[in-house]
Amino acid sequence: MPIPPVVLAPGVTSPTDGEYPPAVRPARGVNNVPASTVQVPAPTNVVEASKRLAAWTAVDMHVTKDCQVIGIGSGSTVPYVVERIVSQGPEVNKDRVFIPTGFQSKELIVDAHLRLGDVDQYPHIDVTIDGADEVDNDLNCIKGGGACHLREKVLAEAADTWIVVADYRKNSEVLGKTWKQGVPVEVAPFAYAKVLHNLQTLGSTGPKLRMAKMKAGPIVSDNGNFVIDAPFHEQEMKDPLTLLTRIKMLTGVVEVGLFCHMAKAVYFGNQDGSVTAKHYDGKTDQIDKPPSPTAPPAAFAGAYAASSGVFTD
Ligand SMILES: O=C(CO)[C@H](O)[C@H](O)COP(=O)(O)O
Repeated sequence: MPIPPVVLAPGVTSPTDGEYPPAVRPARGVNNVPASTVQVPAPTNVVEASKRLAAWTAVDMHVTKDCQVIGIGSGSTVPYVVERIVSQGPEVNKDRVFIPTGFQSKELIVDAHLRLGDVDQYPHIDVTIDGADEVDNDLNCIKGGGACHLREKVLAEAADTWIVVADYRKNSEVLGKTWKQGVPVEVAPFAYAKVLHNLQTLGSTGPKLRMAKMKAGPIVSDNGNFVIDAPFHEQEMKDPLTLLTRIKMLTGVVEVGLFCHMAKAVYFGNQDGSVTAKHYDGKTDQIDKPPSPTAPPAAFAGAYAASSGVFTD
């Protein structure tokens, strides 16, 4: 059967003519695209407000002028990260490249008219900022609530600096205290039943294949894999690196949502409007005057001075 000719809108030429129509959603710096407006709804509750405080503070501290390749994580806290980066202004953003950890963050980057790249072009990232489902006192994290943990870990490892942003509910002493559904384990689809069985052998208490909400059957990750949620007793969760190693050795496992000894700092937004910053060296900062949600900087002005709450060059 012959393929029917493509019907083109008036004035649009076919790619076969050697001329391509302009990109539908071009990046900044391409075709003089005007500055984007990132449409992140203003927080309407304390949890959302604390996510934004954490995200804004982390951006102000770590996304400095010299950061050119920036990894963008997944989840509901990350849109505030992109919002704050955009507020640094078009001049500083026009030459930057942003690497997503999945479909959601790719859309965030494109919608913000930031330049999209991939980790195969940029295996060396200056800074990646991501969310987490729970963080313990040693900055070990459970991640993968959004089933993005394979790409998230690749972008965390590729980054000179990996920073986590979260609301106060994620700040925990031991993993598994608040995140009860288990450790997310991405598996090759054909191996899921065997991995479920093996996770039980490792001591998991009722591992479950994660099912989709609006689709019959399991959720499928951005990589075409399934995800198992595997709860473990507190004893195992107290040593997440050993648990990670044991789960990762199971054939059929693609990646485990335990991120151990990777974060340089974790920023928690608190209910009282402060931010707690926990650092890899065990230090903790209490930032009582984080960036004002009502007064974002008009343009990028350098590092955030935690003590005074002002931006300096
Ligand atoms: O790991 C993730 C996705 O795989 C997210 O970063 C994690 O689920 C945190 O999300 P949120 O910011 O919505 O709490």
